[in-house]
Amino acid sequence: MDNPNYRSGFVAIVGRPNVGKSTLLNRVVGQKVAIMSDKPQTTRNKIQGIYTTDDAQIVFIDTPGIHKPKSELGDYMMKSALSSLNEVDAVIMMVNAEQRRGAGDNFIIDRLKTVKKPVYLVVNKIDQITPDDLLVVIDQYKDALNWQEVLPISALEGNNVEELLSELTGKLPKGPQYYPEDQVTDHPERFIVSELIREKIFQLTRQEIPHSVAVVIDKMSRQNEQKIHVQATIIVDRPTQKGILIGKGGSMLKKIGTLARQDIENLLGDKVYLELWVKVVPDWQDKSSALQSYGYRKDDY
Ligand SMILES: Nc1nc2c(ncn2[C@@H]2O[C@H](COP(=O)(O)OP(=O)(O)OP(=O)(O)O)[C@@H](O)[C@H]2O)c(=O)[nH]1
Repeated sequence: MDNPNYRSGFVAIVGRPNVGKSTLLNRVVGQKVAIMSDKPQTTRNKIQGIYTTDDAQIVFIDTPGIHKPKSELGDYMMKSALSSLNEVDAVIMMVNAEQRRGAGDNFIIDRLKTVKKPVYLVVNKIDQITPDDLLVVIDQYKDALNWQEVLPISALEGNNVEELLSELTGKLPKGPQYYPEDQVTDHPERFIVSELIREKIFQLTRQEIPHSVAVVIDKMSRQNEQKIHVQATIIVDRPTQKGILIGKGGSMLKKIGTLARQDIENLLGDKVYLELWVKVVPDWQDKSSALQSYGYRKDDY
């Protein structure tokens, strides 16, 4: 690195499901790398977004929503979220300005008490509330932890996001540029592709399909000069869910495929032939071996 004052480091984002962690990550890196949806708990793996300037590089870790585990998958998500907090230079705890401080927030705050790194309270979705209401929200949190700083933002509209970035940059140690400047994530494209497909399933099926859906990319290879062939299997745990996903005469699967294909083409910068299959694996969430073969590797945390 030519610049001896270059700063770099890792920042974890934690918070209850649905507070807007993925939205912030996407805004910061300016490309769709983390799945966004208005249903809670859609982010299952650690996704890194990388923000690079001439003076600094911040590698963001988007953690799964921390919550009390209900199944083995929940337990995995929880451990994954907590373990990342010990390896970073700063932590952002994000809360939703529209919600009152609740048991879920307290659960996270309790865990943050042991973190030695600077912890920022970021109050998101301020575009939805009045300045007076914002003061009330901040009041609920201000003494809960020794915050490095309290920052109100709107991840969706961008308010105060620059300020947050410059504040974080100031806290990073001097260090190398870990990743090339045009790289925004270190996740394999396969993972992002499967997240994009899952996102469409949630958008289109709403309440009908619960979170017990996994998407496995079986194949991703160049079909010819013009096209990349992506073959993916959607795993559900009940035959009724399979029926809903396929839809009448295959209509639902077709809709999911069309929307996902457009996003995958944008990501890969090439035409895509997307082939989707649906498979029933009863109780896959509680089976360790199934979890591992679907990509939730225990040695990841
Ligand atoms: N009005 C408003 N909506 C927002 C803002 N940030 C996020 N949202 C919305 O809140 C919903 C949840 O956002 P996500 O970014 O998926 O939340 P998340 O915290 O990553 O959720 P999990 O993956 O479940 O942990 C989406 O519908 C977003 O569009 C904001 O600043 N203002």
